[in-house]
Amino acid sequence: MTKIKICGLTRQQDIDFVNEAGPDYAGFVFAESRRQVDADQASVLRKRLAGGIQAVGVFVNAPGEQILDICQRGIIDWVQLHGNEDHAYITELRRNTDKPLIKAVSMSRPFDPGELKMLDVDYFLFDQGGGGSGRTFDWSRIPQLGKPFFLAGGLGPDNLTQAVRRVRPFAVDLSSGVETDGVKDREKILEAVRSVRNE
Ligand SMILES: O=C(O)c1ccccc1N[C@@H]1O[C@H](COP(=O)(O)O)[C@@H](O)[C@H]1O
Repeated sequence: MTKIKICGLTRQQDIDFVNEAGPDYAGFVFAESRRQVDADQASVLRKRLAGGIQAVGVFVNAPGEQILDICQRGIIDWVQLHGNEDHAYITELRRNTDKPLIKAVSMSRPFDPGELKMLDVDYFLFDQGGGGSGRTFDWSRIPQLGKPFFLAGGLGPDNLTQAVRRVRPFAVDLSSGVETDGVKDREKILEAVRSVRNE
C-alpha cells in the first residue's frame, strides 16, 4: 500500500489534524520557508504527535551538526535532504546517524542518474523544484534508480488518486495541496489520507 506523508506542519492544530488522519509520516521543515520551524518548536510538536506517525526532518544544505543534533534530541525519525547535498555530504551523514535518509531530486534541473545511484540513501524523492512549490511535473520523467521513492510536488485532491495509480510510488508527500490560505486544512488532510488508503 502506498504510504503518505503530510509535510510542513507548524502549529499544534496541524498535529491534531494528522493525529486524526493517521498518515505514515509527518514532516517538519527546518529550511528557510514560510513553513520553517526551529528545533525547539519541532520538539514541542513532536511530543504531541501520535505514536504510529514517523517524524521526518526536511533540510536544505544544512550543516551536518544541525541534523545530528535534531536526530539526537529524538525530534525526528527520518532525514530528508532537499538541497544540493552531494556524495561526500551524504556519506559523512550516513557515518553519523542510523536514521533513514531520503534524497530529494528536483525534476526542474538536469540530473545524472548514474551519480544519483551512487548516493548512499534509502529512498529518493522526486519533486518539481526546490520544495513546497505546489507545482507538479511530468511523472513519466521519473528515472529508474533502483530504490523506493516518494512522489512530491503539487499533489492534492485533484491528482492524488491518479498519481498513486499511475506512478505507484513508495509514498506520496503533500504540503501545499493540503493547505487553504497558506495553512494546513483539516478536511484536506483527512481526505488525502483517506483517498490514499482506499487505493
Ligand atoms: O514545504 C516547504 O516549505 C519546503 C521548503 C524547502 C524544502 C522542502 C519543502 N517541502 C517539501 O516539498 C514537497 C512538497 O511540496 P508541495 O508543496 O506539496 O508541492 C515535499 O517533499 C516537502 O517535504
